[in-house]
Amino acid sequence: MDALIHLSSTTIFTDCSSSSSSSSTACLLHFTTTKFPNTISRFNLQFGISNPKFPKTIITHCSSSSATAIQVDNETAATVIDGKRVAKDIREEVAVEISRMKDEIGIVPGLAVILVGDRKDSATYVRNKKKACDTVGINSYEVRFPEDSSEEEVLKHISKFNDDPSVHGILVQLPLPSHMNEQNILNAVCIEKDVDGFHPLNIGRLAMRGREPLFVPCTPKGCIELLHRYDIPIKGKRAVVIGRSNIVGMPAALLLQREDATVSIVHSRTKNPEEITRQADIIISAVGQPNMVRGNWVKPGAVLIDVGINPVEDPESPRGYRLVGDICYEEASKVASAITPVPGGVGPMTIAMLLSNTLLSAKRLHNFR
Ligand SMILES: Nc1nc(=O)c2c([nH]1)NC[C@@H]1CN(c3ccc(C(=O)N[C@@H](CCC(=O)O)C(=O)O)cc3)C=[N+]21
Repeated sequence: MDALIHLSSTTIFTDCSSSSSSSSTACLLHFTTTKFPNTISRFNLQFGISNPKFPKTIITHCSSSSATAIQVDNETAATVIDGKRVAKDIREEVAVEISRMKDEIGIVPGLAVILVGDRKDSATYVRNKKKACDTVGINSYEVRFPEDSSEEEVLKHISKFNDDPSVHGILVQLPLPSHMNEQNILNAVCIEKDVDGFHPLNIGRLAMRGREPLFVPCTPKGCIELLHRYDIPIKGKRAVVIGRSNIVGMPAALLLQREDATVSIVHSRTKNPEEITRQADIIISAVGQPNMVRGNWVKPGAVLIDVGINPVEDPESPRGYRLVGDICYEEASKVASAITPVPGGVGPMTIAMLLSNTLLSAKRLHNFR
């Protein structure tokens, strides 16, 4: 039996125990019905909470008052935003452009990567970036410095790459050893080659209306690109960014604002962060806290972009650990309309955007359209 139901508001209570794999969510619905005002005992109901693309929620039990606690089985999980696939598409697009440029003007883009110290994760990221460059036809130049090298040595190399016309992008892998001044080093990269978009002049332009940065930081740019490629509207939406780092949170908030979202930033000193995230149509989380964002932090139908890549111990995994996001996927994917997985979400997009920025730089230098 179908009934026409008007929902005036919805409050969701999720079971938040981290080990729980329960598939139901308790829900307080305030509703009126046109056909069966007082007598509904059991019915199926389909409604789109905030995104009509992802409508199906089945209510399997309810009692007969107009504001009633009922059981909702969310049979439709959120759309999985497949960053790995989108990143592959982008790499293919970049590769096509690179071969066209090579054919027409004989120029091949070049990316220089500077790695200081021997952090294992940094070495892995740099290796992955080099591999990605190879697949699209970007020349990559890698320089490694020992942990105890001086700031001057690194600065000298940056200056060499600044002057080298075959290098179109310079990336200094972060974090740097603590004895180095990150600010001095990032300022030394000339803005025309700042493919990470970390130079204060690029960030400053990003923050100003009517100005254009030469490059947008790769991770936040990748987040927005995912929203675009999944046709998720941003204009006029409420967006909440969790985290205010220079490399992700802050530029992500600026980008969302440039896309006409109304943006709030939640950070470590925010009181009751979940009250703010619950208002969001779009959440971008970049804090590095495994499973911090629980199902009950999320408004039904919200879109979730998870930047966190957190290793957690897992004896069953061959590496001894597995990667999880900032968002508790298990819980949140039952409430959201779309969500990025970890791994396979934002991570691969970061690298794809780096390749795209390097191509952009070479095109700009050689006035190639
Ligand atoms: N100057 C600078 N620029 C950066 O862009 C930069 C940096 N420093 N320092 C470190 C962070 C981190 N980062 C990642 C890139 C790709 C993945 C990635 O592809 N991750 C895979 C998982 C890889 C795995 O399984 O280990 C995924 O999420 O699917 C992750 C993290 C770039 N960073």
